[in-house]
Amino acid sequence: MEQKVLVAGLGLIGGSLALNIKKNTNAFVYGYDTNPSTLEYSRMNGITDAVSTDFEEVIQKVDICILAAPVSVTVDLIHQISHIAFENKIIITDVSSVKGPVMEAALSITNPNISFIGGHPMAGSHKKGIQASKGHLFENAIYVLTPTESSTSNDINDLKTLLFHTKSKFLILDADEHDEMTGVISHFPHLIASSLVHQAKSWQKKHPYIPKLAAGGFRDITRIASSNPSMWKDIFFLNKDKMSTLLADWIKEMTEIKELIDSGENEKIQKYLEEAKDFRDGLDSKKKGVIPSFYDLYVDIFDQPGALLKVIEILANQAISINNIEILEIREGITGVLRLSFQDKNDQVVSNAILKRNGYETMIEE
Ligand SMILES: NC(=O)C1=CN([C@@H]2O[C@H](COP(=O)(O)OP(=O)(O)OC[C@H]3O[C@@H](n4cnc5c(N)ncnc54)[C@H](O)[C@@H]3O)[C@@H](O)[C@H]2O)C=CC1
Ligand SMILES: O=C(O)C(=O)Cc1ccc(O)cc1
Repeated sequence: MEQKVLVAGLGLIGGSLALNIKKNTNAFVYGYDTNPSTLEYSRMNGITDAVSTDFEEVIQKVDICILAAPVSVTVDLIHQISHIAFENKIIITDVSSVKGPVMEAALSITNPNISFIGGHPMAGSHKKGIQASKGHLFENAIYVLTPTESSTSNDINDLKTLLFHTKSKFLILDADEHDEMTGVISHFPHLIASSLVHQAKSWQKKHPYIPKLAAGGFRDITRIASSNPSMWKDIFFLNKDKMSTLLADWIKEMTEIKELIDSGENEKIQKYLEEAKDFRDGLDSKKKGVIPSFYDLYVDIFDQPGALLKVIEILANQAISINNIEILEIREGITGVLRLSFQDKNDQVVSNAILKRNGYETMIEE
């Protein structure tokens, strides 16, 4: 019998998962959302097979439910679920960026027919809403799973099978380690990015030319400040303890750095920068960690019509497929830098040679 799946909350993440599941499996995908225009969009664009405005009714029809609403709403939905008398077995998972409050809410579930497995696909974008959803959003991303006592290894396998075509890499973590780690590498950096933007905004009063000066570095480090403010507010407060600890650490470290700068401690600052560079460079090492990395090639291009297309064409003619292209910096009439990512070392090396032969300045990051 065909599996039935419900995605509750059809925004960027829910829409992307629904698209992926509908395209790659034979599951029947229901969508639920409180926003009627989102449901209409889903219906019109075939993102789901059917939509519903009645959560309690539709959840009782399915085998697997993915909660993909804002984190605080997901916590409320879990409390609502804990009062439903499911007669058939159901696997429930979520996609929330914070796991502590979600897993705590899941403790209120006592019905033995419910198997709860926390989830967090660690990829996204600064955009929100169903219009921004993409079936391939989670390719190569880490997908954290947080099983509970209610989830058997068969349940975990069933969930992994459903999500197999996202091409993400599953990683089992408990809620506390997840929230501490994502606090460090996602939530806290978001706060810092926003604070840097505030600082620039405030200095703009004195130097109105500041926005024009904001070059690659500032844009790189503040990119995430353009994300959905209500989602991030939710994340900060639901991961409040970890955020508070990280803030205290940061303030202490910045106070020490201020002292080093004020007293002209050149060597110590050099060491601080070198240690940061070493760790940052190591993040992209091909051998390290569970996060899969691509083989990157940097190519200088001129800001001329068709410059990007020309590079792609040269590689396409040699049947080399590019996994990702990013324009790192381009200003009117000036050279820009493209980052091309390949899936394997051979494509990286061959592309480097071909582009060099065609007169391009290139650089491989080792
Ligand atoms: N945006 C990102 O980059 C990532 C977000 N997440 C997590 O995914 C979840 C959803 O985030 P996005 O998709 O980015 O947000 P979004 O704003 O694009 O989508 C949220 C959806 O939930 C719906 N919604 C709101 N209240 C609801 C309710 N009571 N019942 C049903 N639906 C409701 C909204 O109408 C909207 O369609 C959040 O928990 C977030 O922490 C996880 C990974 C990445
Ligand atoms: O755009 C980025 O760099 C992100 O960090 C996306 C993202 C946002 C929230 C998450 O919980 C996971 C990933």
